[in-house]
Amino acid sequence: MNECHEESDRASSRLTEQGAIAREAGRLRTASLEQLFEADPERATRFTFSAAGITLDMSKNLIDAQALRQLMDLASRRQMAERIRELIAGAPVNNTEGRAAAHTALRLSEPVEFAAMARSVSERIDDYVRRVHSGNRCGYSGRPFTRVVNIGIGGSDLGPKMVASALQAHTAHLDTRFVSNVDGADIATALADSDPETTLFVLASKTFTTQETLRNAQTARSWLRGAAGGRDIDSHFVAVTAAPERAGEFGVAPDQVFPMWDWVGGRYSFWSAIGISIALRFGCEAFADLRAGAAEMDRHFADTPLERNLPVLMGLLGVWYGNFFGAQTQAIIPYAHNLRLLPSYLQQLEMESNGKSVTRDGKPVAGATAPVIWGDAGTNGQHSFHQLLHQGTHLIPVDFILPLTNPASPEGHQPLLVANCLAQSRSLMTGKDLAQAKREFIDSGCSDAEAQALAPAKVMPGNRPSNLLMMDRLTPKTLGALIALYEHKVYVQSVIWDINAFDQWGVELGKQLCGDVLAAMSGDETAVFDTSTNTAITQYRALQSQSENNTK
Ligand SMILES: O=P(O)(O)OC[C@H]1O[C@](O)(CO)[C@@H](O)[C@@H]1O
Repeated sequence: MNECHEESDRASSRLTEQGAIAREAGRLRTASLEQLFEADPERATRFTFSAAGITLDMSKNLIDAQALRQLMDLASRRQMAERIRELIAGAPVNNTEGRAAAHTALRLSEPVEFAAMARSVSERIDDYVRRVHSGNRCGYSGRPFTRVVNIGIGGSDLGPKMVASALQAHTAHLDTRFVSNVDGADIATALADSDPETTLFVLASKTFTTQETLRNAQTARSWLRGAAGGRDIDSHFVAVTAAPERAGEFGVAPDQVFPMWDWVGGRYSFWSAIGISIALRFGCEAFADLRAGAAEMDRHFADTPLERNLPVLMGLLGVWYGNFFGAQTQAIIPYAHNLRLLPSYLQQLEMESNGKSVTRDGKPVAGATAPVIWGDAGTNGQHSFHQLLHQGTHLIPVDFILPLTNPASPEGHQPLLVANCLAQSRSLMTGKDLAQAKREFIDSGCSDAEAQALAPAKVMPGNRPSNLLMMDRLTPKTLGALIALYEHKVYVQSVIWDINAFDQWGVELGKQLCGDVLAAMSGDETAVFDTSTNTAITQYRALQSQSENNTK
């Protein structure tokens, strides 16, 4: 068969398969979720699945067994089981960079060659962290370290920062701060209440070329040098990188450089040495438990039939809403204050991984790929954006994440938190009809005519889909499992869309241009960009020389 025929056969088989799923979506678009529950008393059980301490109740989705079968068929046609095997086996799934995405090897003992590298670094980390905790490794004045400032951005920041916040209730050996932004306000804030004698800096950068991180690292070093008055500050700097030679050039002592490898993507990296600030703060056992929870989810992903496989189910639901219901965004609403950074962590994980427009072989994708990920902690969101979830014009699937208990919570708080979460997912589903809305206006003293006119404002259409992801408690293990679940969900979707989830070429152009703009900003010649950029540069230069003149 020639290439042209193959291409058109592929296209027509996609159209047929999408036609079948689109028909199911058309049928369920007008279905009533409440009626689906009434028609099937087993619905909640039928659509609830558990693994690694996480329970996914997906019964409040616009889905039924027939539609799910179609989605499962789609997954099978995309050889999902084989693709999962490839990922876990360390095959070069990142085709544009010709390498594996073997983050699971940081948690599992396979594939052996990757897992062995991970183990040897993890042993070095354990040894180093224990020496810091015992006071054996200390600052230039001999005082033990009390604070870690992690300097990194993107995957070298969001993961450790999210975990530090999520496990806040855990005993902390050291205090942590995270500096990512090149805006000097970020590092200035972190340094303002830090004691140079007892502050340890972790320079986290896979490439060790990221401008923001290097600028912040230089500022941290100048700050320390200023305070140390000639004493040796080497013990204050740890580097985590896949380019140890660059960390060496920066001046980090070789025994304080912890390697990672090109087979670990930045946004999948906090399980590697990038997570050293987690171990420094909560201890090596907590860091190991985090990985153990993820490993449990990895094994579930690798070994469970697609029909009961949590990441597969969640991935397919995302495809269902994004490609067949036109949903453009996905809300993440953790009902746990300590998980408030999860939405921004997932923004990088999902949007940098699957925000792509071409397939693995360079063809335009057939439809929408990653949705816009957003959200905030419940109950805060209820008093801001939930209005739009309930009555706005967009269909927005929601993931409610709910640790059922929290021993650290003062009396009376947790029941209220849980009740709010369940009430939100239920009210998104049931909505409020016109008759009820009208009754409420009449009960509040309106005439029938007034109530008739005002009632539509109170109508809530309902049938708005949500997942409920529950765990008994938020622990290092359940957190690890939850993050691995989302990582694998992202992979499942990339397989369905036939895109590479592990590159991020879209971020490169801005980085390159920044160098050119920076050069133009410090030069005297007219900038050579568009008039908008040129004007802003001229304005910057004028203000800059004005402030230089003022300080003379
Ligand atoms: O760890 P590095 O190399 O400093 O990169 C930081 C981040 O920058 C990115 O390359 C995107 O700009 C992310 O993928 C990565 O997590």
